[in-house]
Amino acid sequence: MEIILSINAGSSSVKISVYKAEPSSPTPHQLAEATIEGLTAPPAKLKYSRGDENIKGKELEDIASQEDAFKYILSHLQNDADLPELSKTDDIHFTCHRVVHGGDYPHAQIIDKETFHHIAELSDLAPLHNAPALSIVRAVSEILPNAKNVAYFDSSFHATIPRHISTYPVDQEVAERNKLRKYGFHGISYQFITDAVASHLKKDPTTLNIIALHLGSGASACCIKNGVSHDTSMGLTPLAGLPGATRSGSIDPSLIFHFTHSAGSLSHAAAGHMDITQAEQILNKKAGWKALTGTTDFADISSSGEEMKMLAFDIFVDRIMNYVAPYFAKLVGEVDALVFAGGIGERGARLRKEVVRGVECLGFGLDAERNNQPGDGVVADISAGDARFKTLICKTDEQLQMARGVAKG
Ligand SMILES: Nc1ncnc2c1ncn2[C@@H]1O[C@H](COP(=O)(O)OP(=O)(O)O)[C@@H](O)[C@H]1O
Ligand SMILES: CC(=O)OP(=O)(O)O
Ligand SMILES: [Mg+2]
Repeated sequence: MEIILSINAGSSSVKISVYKAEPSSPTPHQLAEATIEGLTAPPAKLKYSRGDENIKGKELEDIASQEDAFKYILSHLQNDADLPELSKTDDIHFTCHRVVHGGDYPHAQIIDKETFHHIAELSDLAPLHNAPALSIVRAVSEILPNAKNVAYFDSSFHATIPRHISTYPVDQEVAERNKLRKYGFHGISYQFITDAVASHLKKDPTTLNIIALHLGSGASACCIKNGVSHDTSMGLTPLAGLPGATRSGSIDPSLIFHFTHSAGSLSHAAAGHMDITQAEQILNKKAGWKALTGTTDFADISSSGEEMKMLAFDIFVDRIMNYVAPYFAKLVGEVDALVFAGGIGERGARLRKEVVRGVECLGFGLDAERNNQPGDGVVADISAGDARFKTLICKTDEQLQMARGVAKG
């Protein structure tokens, strides 16, 4: 029996699931799950579940970073008397880490000195993610020296994007030297969604065509053709495409030079070897829902009558629609489903309603009741009975996707 700790450091949260894996079974068995969310909307809150035991929304003080959140959760898990599997640090055999930017890595990697260094070099291409994930890897090596660290990359799933889609029309000598291309992210989630939706629809994943929307603190869309990524809205960095909690999403690139004259100078927040410019600092950390409304809580934004919150909601619906119809066309209308996932995709009934209303002319439609109460399954069908194409919700699980990878060996 092996114990796997699967760690998902998002831009606003850290989610950790603990699994037991038996050599006889490829499916890891979940023992407990802990999430600290709201890192961008303090106070951070703890959610914990183990069997019937549940903690929901316990407010925490002094948890400001992903590293703080990791240390808090690990100590919570190790102090849980009903989780004897974790009482000794040597009991944890594998830790999986979600690393957002993996450059050209097409598969997961054991984290040794070289991989660590390579991931660190990519930090300025994922300024909200890679450094926090590495701070957790470092903490694991100190606290759990016997655990094997494995990195799963959000970018790997998109290695199949054709060249004419991933290439930016700029000088190719410079682009090749600096590895400037569309990478795409949320790939661990998109792999989970692909497998879960194929299984729900009883289809071979290699024949599955879906338009998937991972809408969380960071949000993206993915055109999945024959089970692999064909296009996605994020790019060289997770800034491109849809707006997010603190990110602008795609804007006219010239905007930033009119926004501040010191766009190219280093940001005061640049730390260590991360060279973040003011432009990157503003567009990644001081934009999005936070800049428009003062909050990153999309549940609040969705239900508020305040003008700026209503505007933020309408902007999100509009920008999501900018991807659904083009991806529908790229799939030549042969679409198995439109799939909502991520914190907002899974819980935001009103957002789903407005997005689907916006693409009704393509043949999508919702069943209002099922949209409001989709039930407990991993995949829920919320389509109207007479809709030509299906609309689904998928409770994506990046931690499980990584743990399955470890269990498969
Ligand atoms: N009931 C809800 N309706 C709409 N959005 C919600 C709801 N509950 C949570 N959210 C939003 O989900 C987002 C977090 O999604 P998640 O995928 O967990 O984020 P992360 O990017 O940190 O992994 C936050 O913006 C949060 O406000
Ligand atoms: C890639 C990305 O934006 O991830 P998250 O939504 O978890 O911040
Ligand atoms: Mg996430």
